[in-house]
Amino acid sequence: MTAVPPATAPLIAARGLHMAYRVGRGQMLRALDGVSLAVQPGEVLGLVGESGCGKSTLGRCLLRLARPTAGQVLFDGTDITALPERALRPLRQGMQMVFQDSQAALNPRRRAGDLIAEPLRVHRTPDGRRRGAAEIAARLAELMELVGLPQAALARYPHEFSGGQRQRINIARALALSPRLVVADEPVSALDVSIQAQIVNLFADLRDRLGLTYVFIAHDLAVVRQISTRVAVMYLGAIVEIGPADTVLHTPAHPYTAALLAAVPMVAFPEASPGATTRAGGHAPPLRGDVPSPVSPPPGCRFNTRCPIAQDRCRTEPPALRTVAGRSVACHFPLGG
Ligand SMILES: Nc1ncnc2c1ncn2[C@@H]1O[C@H](COP(=O)(O)OP(=O)(O)OP(=O)(O)O)[C@@H](O)[C@H]1O
Repeated sequence: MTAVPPATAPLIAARGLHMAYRVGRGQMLRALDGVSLAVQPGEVLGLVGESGCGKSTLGRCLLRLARPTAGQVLFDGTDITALPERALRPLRQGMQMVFQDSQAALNPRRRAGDLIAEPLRVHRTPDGRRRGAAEIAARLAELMELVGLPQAALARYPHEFSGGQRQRINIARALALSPRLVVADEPVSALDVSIQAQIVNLFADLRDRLGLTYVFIAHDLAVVRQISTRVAVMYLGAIVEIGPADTVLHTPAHPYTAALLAAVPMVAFPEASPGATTRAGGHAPPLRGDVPSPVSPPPGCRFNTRCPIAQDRCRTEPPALRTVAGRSVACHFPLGG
């Protein structure tokens, strides 16, 4: 999926987001260190990076499930950063999250129908009414059709479903109140590979049918390639590269993006390179070493300790995000630049 909708006002935007956790002995862990981005209606922003780089924290801050230490989050133009819960409540219906662990997200003692109906019972309609039983039943039927499950599934308990079916139940529940924005946090990582593609296709289909906007978090670049219109690459709490999915994934400018891609054979992206097994990272060497601690990130460019082309300047001067060949990249020496 590559079509990028025309520029309009962003549905969700982050401005200079910081999230610091106190981790004992006066030390602060900087999970987000100045993240800015904007997602237009209808876009699918894929968020990638190694474990611990801040993807989930960013997703939670965007939906105000966590309150950032500094910076702003705007949902459809409204600053929701410090909005009291009461004022946030009606807006919450417009933004939902789908989590990785479909089992943990569902109460095992309740039937699928009850689980999906819960938000419909808890929240009033936009015009302030409580929904009646018939209205809820009609909506449940609609939701089952949308996520591709038979109506009979409404009477079953979570353990009676496969992992993929359970994720469909989670998606139905997230869609119950007709959100405009869905943050999906590793929604297919726990599923068998054969099922992953079906669920990613379902996300794509729902985006087309309902005009949804996604922030799609995944460490698997093949999954991100399949669904994203744009891609943001995170490293140690910051975005190091962001731009159109094709541009970032086929001609990466940041050595970190190239290294991530070098680990993924292009055969995983058949439409990009039919029959080939070359790698989009070109000849980038694989990543060495671990991600440094976000409690004491390296000075200069935060990737310099693992970067194969780092120079003296990279060890002292943090690179700002700047536009290079159709994307933004935070690197003093971008590839192909
Ligand atoms: N409540 C918390 N208290 C302290 N540190 C936290 C907390 N939540 C997250 N962190 C730390 O913040 C950093 C970013 O975590 P986050 O879960 O956002 O990363 P991630 O990229 O989503 O990783 P993963 O794919 O493993 O979930 C990590 O170093 C993590 O240990």
